[in-house]
Amino acid sequence: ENGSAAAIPIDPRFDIAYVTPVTIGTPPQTLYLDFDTGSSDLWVFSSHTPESQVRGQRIYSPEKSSTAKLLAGHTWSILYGDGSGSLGNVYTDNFTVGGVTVTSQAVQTAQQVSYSFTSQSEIHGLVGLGFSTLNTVFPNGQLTFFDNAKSTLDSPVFTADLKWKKEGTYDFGFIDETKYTGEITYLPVQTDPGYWTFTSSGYAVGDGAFHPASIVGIADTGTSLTYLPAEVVTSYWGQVDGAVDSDYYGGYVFPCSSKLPSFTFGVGPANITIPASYINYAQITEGSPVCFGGLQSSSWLGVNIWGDVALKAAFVVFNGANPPTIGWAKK
Ligand SMILES: CN(C)c1ccc(C(=O)NN)cc1
Repeated sequence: ENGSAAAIPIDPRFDIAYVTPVTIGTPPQTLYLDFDTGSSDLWVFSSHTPESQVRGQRIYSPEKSSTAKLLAGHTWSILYGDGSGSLGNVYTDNFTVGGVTVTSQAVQTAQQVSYSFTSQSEIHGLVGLGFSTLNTVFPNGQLTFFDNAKSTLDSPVFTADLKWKKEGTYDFGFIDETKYTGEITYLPVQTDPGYWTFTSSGYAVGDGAFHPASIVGIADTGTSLTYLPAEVVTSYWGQVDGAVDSDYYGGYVFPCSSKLPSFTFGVGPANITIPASYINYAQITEGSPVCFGGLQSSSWLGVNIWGDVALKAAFVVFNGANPPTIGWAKK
């Protein structure tokens, strides 16, 4: 059975993250989760999360679900690239998103969450859509929702149609031709260690010349911004009056009144252009004349990340066939 679900920005001012409604258990408990191609744990705020760490999030209570089963002796603990993290134990239960149901999905209940999760009341947990090899459950790693659902889908794919300051969609099992223009360009995916890793064929700043390059990076719906090699972001921000790489603010900032160029990245023989408006990410604080860039250096990360700032400029196909591939189309 195929499915489709909304990807809703959690903040109307800037696209920090997107959440998608899911139901867990019997009777169904509805939570809004962050679908994250950059990780592979499905975890939720729960009745096991200390009250001091819950601030408005909806929680999953396995003790109120007649279909919940404790996965005895199993625990999990995850650390994300931004230093946030969570840990806890594991149940299996019915899990439905957009009409696609997996019975006996591993649902990881949080017994600890870091402050950046506590502080974001609109995110009630994550649904990892990376490869199951990255799942942190010990002693036996668990399958992602997509890996569990794959065999029931018409096609082993899901697509991301994220939008700038608007609601987009995740589709499961089919490719909606009305959501993109032109052709989809498919690229090989390196599945080791478990991210959707692909190689971009280069970049251009604004209307400037295209620079052929091999930029290896991950497609990560769970990361807000896009992090690329220093030489790429230096050439981009070099075109913006007053832009500086600020230690104080932790990245490239610029005068909000500056005119930004677009940014184009190569996908095989094709390319995707990120409009300047997407790169004018947010004011440092409400009303500030200083703005934070949506394109930042990956130098300190050790990996290039094509996050939401890039993904929302395209229609992206995550093809879970063997071998997996990733498809990019304009829209
Ligand atoms: C604190 N929150 C909501 C996070 C959500 C997702 C991630 C992440 O690295 N996903 N790939 C980090 C942090």
